[in-house]
Amino acid sequence: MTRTPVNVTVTGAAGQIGYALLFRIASGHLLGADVPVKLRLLEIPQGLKAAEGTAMELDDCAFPLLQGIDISDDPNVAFDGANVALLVGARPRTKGMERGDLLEANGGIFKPQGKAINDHAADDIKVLVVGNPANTNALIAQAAAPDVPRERFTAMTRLDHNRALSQLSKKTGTPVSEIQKLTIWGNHSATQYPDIFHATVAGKNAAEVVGDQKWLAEDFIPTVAKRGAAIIEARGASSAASAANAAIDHVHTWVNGTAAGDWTSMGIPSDGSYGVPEGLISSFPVTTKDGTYEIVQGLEINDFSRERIDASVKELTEEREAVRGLGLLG
Ligand SMILES: NC(=O)C1=CN([C@@H]2O[C@H](COP(=O)(O)OP(=O)(O)OC[C@H]3O[C@@H](n4cnc5c(N)ncnc54)[C@H](O)[C@@H]3O)[C@@H](O)[C@H]2O)C=CC1
Ligand SMILES: O=C([O-])CC(=O)C(=O)O
Repeated sequence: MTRTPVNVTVTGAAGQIGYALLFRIASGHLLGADVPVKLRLLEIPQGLKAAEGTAMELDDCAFPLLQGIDISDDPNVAFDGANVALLVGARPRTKGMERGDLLEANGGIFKPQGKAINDHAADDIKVLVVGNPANTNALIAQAAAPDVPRERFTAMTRLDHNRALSQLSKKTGTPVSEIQKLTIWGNHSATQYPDIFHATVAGKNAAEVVGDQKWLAEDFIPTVAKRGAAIIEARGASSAASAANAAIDHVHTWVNGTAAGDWTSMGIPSDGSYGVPEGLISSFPVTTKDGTYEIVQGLEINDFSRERIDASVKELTEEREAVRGLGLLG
């Protein structure tokens, strides 16, 4: 193992997603079984002791690929030399908090983190924002990092993608491994649009295999879009292991590429494709290769899909206006 270790910074390292994520990064699932990693954990001061406990457990796993763990409450330290940054720590919505308050509180986190990434991360930095509202938090961090190519800031909709795969698999009785070309469009929120019109199930068009528009509109789409709330209701806590798994999938696919004939969903800065206003961080169908991604072009969007994509993009536009109004974009 002669490769230089990859520096992976994880924020919110002492939280529940952090706990599910760090062991998988250290065991090689994020970047590959032959890629050594150094972990940089960022927490707020109150979270440092718990992060130290997690670091002790990481030590106790004796992972051959793990070449060091640093813990800090200073973003300038935690992002120093970072090649991959997973921004998980965020301010959760609490009782009585308005959406504007939530956006402002998260601005206080993602703006300084974006600046620290701008000033200290490695030139090849790749950023995944998991902390909600993920798309708009990614936009805030990106705006604070003008020297970093803007396409390096992405938001996680892979959990939605995986949820959609699983629901479609159950409905059609087909293994997830035989389902391809599913798309999540828009925001990681209840307005997201999981699209099966271009998906294939064992090589056949998924919408035709399902043949049930009512199931699509009244069951599949709301089940996927509201799955986060359903997990909170059932578990008494929000998705953690599945969110960590999706973060691993997102970065692994970004770095290692999509399979031939398939694509994935990522929240990425829009180039104006499919009528999504330029610059919004919105989920698209993307292929990846050699650490870069491209939006899948030329898909026909029917009226059913158009209406739903537009509704989610409208919400993203409103979130962008709200954070712009708070002075978080410049
Ligand atoms: N995009 C997606 O699909 C999903 C996103 N999420 C979001 O991920 C976020 C994290 O979820 P959990 O781990 O369950 O939350 P958690 O509350 O268990 O952990 C969050 C951690 O972040 C830390 N933190 C807060 N501010 C920080 C800062 N400025 N710098 C560094 N660390 C900071 C906290 O001390 C805490 O340890 C939430 O915003 C949640 O809504 C969760 C599931 C899926
Ligand atoms: O709603 C939340 O806080 C968790 C979340 O994003 C999800 O499970 O999709």
